[in-house]
Amino acid sequence: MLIDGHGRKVDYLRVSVTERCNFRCQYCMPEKPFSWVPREELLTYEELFEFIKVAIDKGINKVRVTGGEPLLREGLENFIRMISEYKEGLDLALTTNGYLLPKVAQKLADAGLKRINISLDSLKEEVAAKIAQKNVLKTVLKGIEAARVAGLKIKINCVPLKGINESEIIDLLEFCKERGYEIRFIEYMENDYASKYAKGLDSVEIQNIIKEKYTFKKLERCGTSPSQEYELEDGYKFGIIEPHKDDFCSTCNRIRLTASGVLIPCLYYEDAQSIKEAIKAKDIKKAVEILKDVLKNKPEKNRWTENSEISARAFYETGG
Ligand SMILES: Nc1nc2c(ncn2[C@@H]2O[C@H](COP(=O)(O)OP(=O)(O)OP(=O)(O)O)[C@@H](O)[C@H]2O)c(=O)[nH]1
Ligand SMILES: C[S@@+](CC[C@H](N)C(=O)[O-])C[C@H]1O[C@@H](n2cnc3c(N)ncnc32)[C@H](O)[C@@H]1O
Ligand code: SF4
Ligand code: SF4
Repeated sequence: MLIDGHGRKVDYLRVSVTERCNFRCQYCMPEKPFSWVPREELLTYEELFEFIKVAIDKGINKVRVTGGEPLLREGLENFIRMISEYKEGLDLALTTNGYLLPKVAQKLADAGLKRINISLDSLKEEVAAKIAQKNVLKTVLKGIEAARVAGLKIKINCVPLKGINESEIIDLLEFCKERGYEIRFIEYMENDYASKYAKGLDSVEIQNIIKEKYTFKKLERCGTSPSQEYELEDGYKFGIIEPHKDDFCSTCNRIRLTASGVLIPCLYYEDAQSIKEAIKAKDIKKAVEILKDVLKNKPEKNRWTENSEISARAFYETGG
């Protein structure tokens, strides 16, 4: 079992397989970075898998593959298959912008993927294009449909932005409700890489918009997710992720690994340690030592409320 320095059980590993992306979302990567990490500096799928195997052996039972845009990395379905075949019953999921799903959703399901979280910020072509800085909506909708047909369990992630997609919160909720997908609205997290014009809606503002049409109740927090669940009168559940709070940190169960082998103990902090050299040298024992050290020093909670610092690490690097 993996236990961190605050006695929390860590059983969720988020693995970012690339920082590259085919979208330029205003809240994440509005401009192409000056340079990408060169391919030869990334861990290969086999190397990432060496670490994932030992992490699973030590108690990880949920693995999420993310990015950048994970589907841009060639052969992702093979990586998914390696992980899914390693342990039956593993909660294996993917977070994606959905653009490449029409081609690969079935392959991913065949490889053993069960769940998929897809970002969808607007149902209007011009608004989606304004946020992603590319004409994406039709293809993303086809991608969501392909995931449904392939039998993947779907959640939708949406970042409401002032003056951009805030008027669509109800439409997006209803789009998901009609199809049986859970939607989670995510409070925009300020960061050094986002457009300086991006301004998010907070949880209360999001709830007030939904209240204009629906009555809902807040559910007891259960489990380890940062998402606060709400239930409409007809039983449909939606979530709001309020990263500026820290009440979910006391049950934090997660650790992040980037494509270049950096183990990140908390989304909020800069501190991290690299396992790249250990993995490249096939020194798994050393990688596990580093993992244990990272866990020992995992922060108790974020400090958004205390000092409202903005994140200096790009979301496309950490994988969200
Ligand atoms: N503050 C904070 N936010 C998080 C954390 N994990 C996820 N989030 C936020 O939730 C967003 C969506 O996460 P997803 O990639 O869909 O994964 P998830 O919420 O763990 O998904 P499920 O396994 O379906 O619960 C991320 O982009 C972050 O904004 C966390 O540890 N801390
Ligand atoms: C970094 S993306 C990576 C996976 C994939 N490209 C996607 O967009 O789903 C993971 C999640 O982070 C969220 N995200 C990115 N930047 C964010 C920000 N500044 N504030 C809140 N959420 C953010 C996205 O909405 C997405 O749901
Ligand atoms: S949120 Fe996802 S799709 Fe948008 S720029 Fe970031 S990594 Fe790309
Ligand atoms: S902010 Fe840090 S401590 Fe809190 S849930 Fe996220 S990763 Fe865990």
